[in-house]
Amino acid sequence: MDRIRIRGGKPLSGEIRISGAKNSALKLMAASLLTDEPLILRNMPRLADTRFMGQLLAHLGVRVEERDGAVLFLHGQTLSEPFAPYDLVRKMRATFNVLGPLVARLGKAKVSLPGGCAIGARPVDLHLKALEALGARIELEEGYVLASAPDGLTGGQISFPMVSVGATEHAMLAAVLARGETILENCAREPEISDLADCLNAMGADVTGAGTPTIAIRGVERLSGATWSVVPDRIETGTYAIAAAATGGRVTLTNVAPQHNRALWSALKQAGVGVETGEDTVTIARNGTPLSPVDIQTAPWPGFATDLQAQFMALMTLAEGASLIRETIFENRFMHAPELARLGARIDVHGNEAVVRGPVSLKGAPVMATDLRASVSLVIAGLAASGETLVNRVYHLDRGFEHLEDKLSRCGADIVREREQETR
Ligand SMILES: CC(=O)N[C@H]1[C@@H](OP(=O)(O)OP(=O)(O)OC[C@H]2O[C@@H](n3ccc(=O)[nH]c3=O)[C@H](O)[C@@H]2O)O[C@H](CO)[C@@H](O)[C@@H]1O
Ligand SMILES: C=C(OP(=O)(O)O)C(=O)O
Repeated sequence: MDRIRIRGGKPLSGEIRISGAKNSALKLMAASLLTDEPLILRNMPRLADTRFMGQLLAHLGVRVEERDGAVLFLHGQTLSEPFAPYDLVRKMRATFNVLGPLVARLGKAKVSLPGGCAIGARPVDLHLKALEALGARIELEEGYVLASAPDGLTGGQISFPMVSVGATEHAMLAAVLARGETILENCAREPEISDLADCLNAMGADVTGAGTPTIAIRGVERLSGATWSVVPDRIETGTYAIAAAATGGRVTLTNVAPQHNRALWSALKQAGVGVETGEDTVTIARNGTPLSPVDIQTAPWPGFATDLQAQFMALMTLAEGASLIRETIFENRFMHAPELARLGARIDVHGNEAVVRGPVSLKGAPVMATDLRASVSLVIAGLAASGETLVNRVYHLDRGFEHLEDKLSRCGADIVREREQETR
């Protein structure tokens, strides 16, 4: 198993190109199931999750080809048996989103219940209610969801009782091929939702209102292929921005959509970090200025992203005073707190609140990655710490950060990946 060795205390300086968004790419990949023509995705991140989703799609009969220049070619000309086995679904969340497109195109599907980061219970009841509202019959059997709609899906009215990114996307992915109109209310408004809607429209769908709480979808008989460029990854953007703030220095992030991270920019500015946004760049600068504590509360977009909460907590360990971090999306998303404590952080967790008392002089230590964003918060802390930090269980990081060590070392970080046999 790989691990990452960081010798910290070096300011970051230089340029980092941001990849396409994992969380968008995965749902766009699922959209390839909706058409018998090729879907060509540009600005595709090469990640463990996208490879894994590719394996699932290939199992379902889609031709999947990685091409030069961050291009992924997907062609579901004829699909195989619509069965997504446990082993191909359990590792991540987004794999579950193949259920809706399969039922929409083939009238039936059997898909294992999903996995994903262990950050809460993460039920899929809203996904299933949405599919039922579109006329699918749903049964649960031995860890699998069996969905059927032999005469096709029909448009429906769905009002989500809580905002869910995955359920909003799932309903969209199914309703585009349903007969008649679907109205989705209380939808998630994340940039990935708009990216998916725009791609579906490029394939001939009729989706309006994405990015607002109400989405209207007029079903069409068939969708065509399309070429689509994945939206920049706002979580990767935010992660490197926080890393630059934590180590000090000056880093320009390119290929970004700065408007997708407004809540973070505002929190960083409050902390005393320089944030300069351009059309598709953002420059983060901190040269010796102390950090001020900032309270944050995670919320659906446009609020502070839960996927940046762990990274921001790492930064706040360096701030001069106490900051309060409230997690409102997932009930078990503070697993990084005890790991950050190994580096000297002082964090008290009570329920969904964490009080971070800074400033501390972080000192390197061996730590264990527990989930994707928690892992990268340990990398950030390691970069800011004096001495050596060893991050174990790097496979979590590989799910969501493309070329992490390369991107950071080009900016002056001392960070290397070690294979287990090299460390014996
Ligand atoms: C692959 C992907 O895109 N993952 C992202 C997606 O996850 P995901 O789509 O799983 O997150 P949701 O927005 O659905 O989850 C929000 C909340 O709703 C709850 N819920 C969700 C569905 C459901 O059927 N029932 C239910 O109760 C969840 O447990 C959670 O408490 O959005 C999250 C919130 O921005 C991000 O942290 C994840 O990185
Ligand atoms: C929680 C995440 O992923 P998943 O939903 O696949 O677990 C994430 O991207 O931070």
